Amino acid sequence: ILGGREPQPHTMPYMASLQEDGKHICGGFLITAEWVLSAAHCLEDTINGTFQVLLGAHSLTAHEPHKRLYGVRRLIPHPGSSTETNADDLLLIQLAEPALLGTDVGTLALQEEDQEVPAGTLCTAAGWGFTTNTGKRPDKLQSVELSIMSRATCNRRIHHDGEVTENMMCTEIKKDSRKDTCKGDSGGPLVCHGVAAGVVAAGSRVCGNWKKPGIYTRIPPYIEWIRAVMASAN
Ligand SMILES: NCc1cccc(NC(=O)c2cccc3[nH]c(C(N)=O)cc23)c1
Repeated sequence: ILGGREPQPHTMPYMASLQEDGKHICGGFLITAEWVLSAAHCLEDTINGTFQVLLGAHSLTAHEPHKRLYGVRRLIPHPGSSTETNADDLLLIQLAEPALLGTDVGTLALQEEDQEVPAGTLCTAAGWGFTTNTGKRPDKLQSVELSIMSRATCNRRIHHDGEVTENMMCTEIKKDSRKDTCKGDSGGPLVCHGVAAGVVAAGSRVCGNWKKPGIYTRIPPYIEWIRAVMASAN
């Protein structure tokens, strides 16, 4: 998260840290007691190590009463996801056991109605991703308020030049603020009006560059897929 701040600890009890061999690789968020939603691109640079999901955390390293690492039973990337594009960049993670829900661990509701979040709407993203373009990693969760950019503007040649489909949405980067998501924030939620409207995509790889607005996978178009996967697996 670039240009953000440290939120009050445990005020985002749905936030998850997807870890491989004990190292934070991506964000994610709890949607039911045993399912976490994240981004398929998060599996790209992995070495088939041991995956775990950290819940109830504010600091990645400090002891916190309700912080707990969960094993992963299944990793289910969306069948349409690929390394080549941002399409269908979603990953469902089934925990080895249902998470213990409490004050520091809770679920986040998904946006169900398939309607665009209006341009200019202020939404919130959070994560343990880079806080600088040079790759500074925070220990404590960061959050940032981002303004929605219309798809038409986001698809202009100077920005993402027609790459943003109706299954994606964008947040603007005001020239001086540099507020943006970055590497390690992928998979985290874009929360608008208290529900998850989008999932952070790696998008253009660069961070904090006003020419490359952040790209997010919209959730409404995928509600059926999410429900089907959760209903089938056991
Ligand atoms: N806001 C858009 C956004 C949102 C989430 C993730 C990213 N980017 C990356 O996942 C990424 C991937 C590989 C090398 C990288 N180097 C850097 C960098 N800034 O040095 C980022 C990356 C960008």
